[in-house]
Amino acid sequence: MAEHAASCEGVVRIYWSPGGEVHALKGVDAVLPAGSLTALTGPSGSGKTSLLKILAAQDRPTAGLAVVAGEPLTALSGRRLRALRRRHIGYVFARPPDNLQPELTVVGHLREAGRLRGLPRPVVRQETEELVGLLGLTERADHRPDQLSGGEQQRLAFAQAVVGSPALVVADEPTGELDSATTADLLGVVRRLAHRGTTVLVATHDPQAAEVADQVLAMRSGTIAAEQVAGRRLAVIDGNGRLQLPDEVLRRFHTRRVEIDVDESGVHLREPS
Ligand SMILES: Nc1ncnc2c1ncn2[C@@H]1O[C@H](COP(=O)(O)OP(=O)(O)OP(=O)(O)O)[C@@H](O)[C@H]1O
Repeated sequence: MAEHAASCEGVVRIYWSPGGEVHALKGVDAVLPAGSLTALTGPSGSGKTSLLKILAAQDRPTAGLAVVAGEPLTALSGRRLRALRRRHIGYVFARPPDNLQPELTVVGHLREAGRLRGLPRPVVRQETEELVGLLGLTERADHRPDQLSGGEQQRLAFAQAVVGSPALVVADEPTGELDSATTADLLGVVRRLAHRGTTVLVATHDPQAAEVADQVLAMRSGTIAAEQVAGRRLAVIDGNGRLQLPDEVLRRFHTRRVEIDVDESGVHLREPS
């Protein structure tokens, strides 16, 4: 398995609308290690969905490089992009009904997902059995979506997305419609699915998601401002040496100018005297 399931470098996305240009992504660098769960956080409008769509190969960046499963998405033709999406990318929407088909049972969804990915039947059968058990839905294997709770529906949506071990599953606010206990439950399942070998990227406003994630990427105004790994929050320096200071630090620099001192103990930022 590749060390990184997906990455992007200098990704820019500009939308052209009647009101003018919207610079939604302004040079995003990010790496998603294989088999990890990453939470993408940030205020509304900071660019989370724009980045998800690019990594899910549903949209192309205006500039920059995005790579999934070793393939540079930006260089692929429409046909190869669709093939990569079918085999290597899963997408989970915020609303449970958008992810599922009313006439299919739990098992039916997983089998259909395997068929769409082009997996051999015995593999699909084995994966279906394993995933139904992992989801805790053995008793509900023959139930249709309207016979499942919202949390069960989202668990099924993630399971369907990981059938065939695609390189990457992206989810946009998948816990948005769930209460706190159901959210915790779903996140536990998502983490188990990720550690089974599929890399998962979840855009979320939910602090619980950030708590269970292996890494957190915090967006601000179209860039990744900070990254949290193993409980440590690190500011991100972009390819041009730009660093976003946390808000509480930024407030101290009224003139937006800073003196930088370097000595043996480290690098110090001081307000100009
Ligand atoms: N198709 C579009 N045309 C024009 N502007 C767009 C388009 N899609 C998004 N934007 C703008 O791009 C910026 C980033 O939007 P995006 O949806 O990526 O943010 P977000 O962090 O996902 O927000 P939210 O948390 O509200 O979903 C916003 O200013 C948004 O209004």
